[in-house]
Amino acid sequence: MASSHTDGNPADTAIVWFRDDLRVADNPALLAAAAHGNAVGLYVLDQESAGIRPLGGAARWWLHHALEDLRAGLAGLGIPLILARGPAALLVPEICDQVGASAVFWNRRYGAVERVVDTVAKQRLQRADVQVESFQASLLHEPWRLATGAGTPYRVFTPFWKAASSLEIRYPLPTPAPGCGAPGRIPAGDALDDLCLLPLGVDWAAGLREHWSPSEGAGLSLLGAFIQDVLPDYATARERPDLHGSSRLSPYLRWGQLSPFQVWHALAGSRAGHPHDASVFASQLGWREFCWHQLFHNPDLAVANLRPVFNAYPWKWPDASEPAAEGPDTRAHLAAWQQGMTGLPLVDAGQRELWHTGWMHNRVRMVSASFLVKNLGIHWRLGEQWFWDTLVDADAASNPANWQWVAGSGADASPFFRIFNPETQAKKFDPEGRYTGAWVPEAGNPHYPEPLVDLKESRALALDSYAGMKAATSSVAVSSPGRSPDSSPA
Ligand SMILES: Cc1cc2nc3c(=O)[nH]c(=O)nc-3n(C[C@H](O)[C@H](O)[C@H](O)COP(=O)(O)OP(=O)(O)OC[C@H]3O[C@@H](n4cnc5c(N)ncnc54)[C@H](O)[C@@H]3O)c2cc1C
Repeated sequence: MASSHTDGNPADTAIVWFRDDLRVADNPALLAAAAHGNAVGLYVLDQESAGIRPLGGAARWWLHHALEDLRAGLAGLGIPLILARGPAALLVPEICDQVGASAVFWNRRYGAVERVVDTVAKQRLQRADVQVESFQASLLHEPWRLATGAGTPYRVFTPFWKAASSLEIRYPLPTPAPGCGAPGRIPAGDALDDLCLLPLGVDWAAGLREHWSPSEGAGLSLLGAFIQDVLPDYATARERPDLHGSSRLSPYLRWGQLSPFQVWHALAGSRAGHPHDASVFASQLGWREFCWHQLFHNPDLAVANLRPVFNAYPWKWPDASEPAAEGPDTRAHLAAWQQGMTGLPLVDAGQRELWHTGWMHNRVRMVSASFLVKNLGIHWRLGEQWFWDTLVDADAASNPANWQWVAGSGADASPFFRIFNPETQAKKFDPEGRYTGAWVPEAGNPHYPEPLVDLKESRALALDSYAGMKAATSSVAVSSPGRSPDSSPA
């Protein structure tokens, strides 16, 4: 990267290192950089540090547009944005040196690998006498601040949320005043297109473009429209995929184009008019927090059962080592589920909605996930990976935590015997068939596939497997307690 220092006093220059906080409003790291002197924005696409989970395709698409929008938002304040690719713990100190900045500010992350990256970057910067400060910006409560009476992390949502929601929540912070950016030239960095975030070859993103506007302004408008038009009926309408009954704010929260503080306080203003709806909605923000607290305390949430007893559940996993008799079915079943061709209209509608728009309604996520892990008996990690690749809101905490919740292996999980029946769920939550009709218009005609499995038989099989797992682990527990690594393939 060519280096040329700012024309202003480099000693006053501060870098704000953006990560999952791609916004100019309510951004404490950005405010600190602006207060320090000449602010310079930096985003590093780090897919190389050891252990980093590469972003999925839909997430990359969102990120491209979010960075474009962030660059415009910062330009309005006079702040340049440098883009770079590579291991962040190396690049951030290097770029800081090239800019001649005396301070680097960022908002905290909570995944274990990301925390290691941040710690190493911090040590390197501090060794070079650079001031480093981090802030709380993407969670309402720091995970280490909440613990049960016994001092352990919460594993049950209700007491967690009772404790969390009784604490004070700060107000959103202002956007810095324009004119706080570094006045001179800065290292050119990579062009946005060099990050190669958009689809190469086949353009599969048309549906995403049609459905989303991945900008901070669009997130704020959606929040306003939600509070005004959707919140009054949220508690009941949120369950209906055929209605626009939920906020659809998840990708904006995922990418930090909206902060939970902004959402919380926007909600607070309307609590008096709709106290029940507002409190049900607030508790969904609570689930988001709960998932992140789980990830903080269980860094391998995406790969290991939180309840080790489930290591003995005979999940199917289609790989080369699988016996041929089982392999092709599992592979074919997984592909049919991914493509929305299971023969169960509600599941197929959800999977097609996901593929087309990068989002799926929460009720349908639960039904579709339950069908994969309980009726088809396929490991929840395969579903989690598919969602990771296809969701615009794919979130390192909420995705695995919810998959584990559905599978029964997670914190405060749905009881295993709660196996959603996609047909009765469709009757209840899509009573006129509008949602399934929109996504699966051919359901009921001869070209639509028969269900992959019989719902009753596969349910009974899952319950047998569960009983077998319990029996096996209770006898093993006597002789060998505490086995915890997940036995499924990596
Ligand atoms: C198998 C499965 C996988 C999921 N994967 C993700 C994911 O990768 N990213 C993600 O943001 N959500 C995930 N969810 C949770 C939930 O489905 C979405 O947050 C929700 O559908 C987003 O729509 P909304 O913004 O309209 O939600 P609303 O009902 O309007 O809720 C408001 C906000 O609360 C949060 N929220 C709501 N429900 C949950 C929940 N169960 N867990 C965590 N946060 C929640 C979201 O940030 C959401 O935007 C998953 C759920 C399931 C069952």
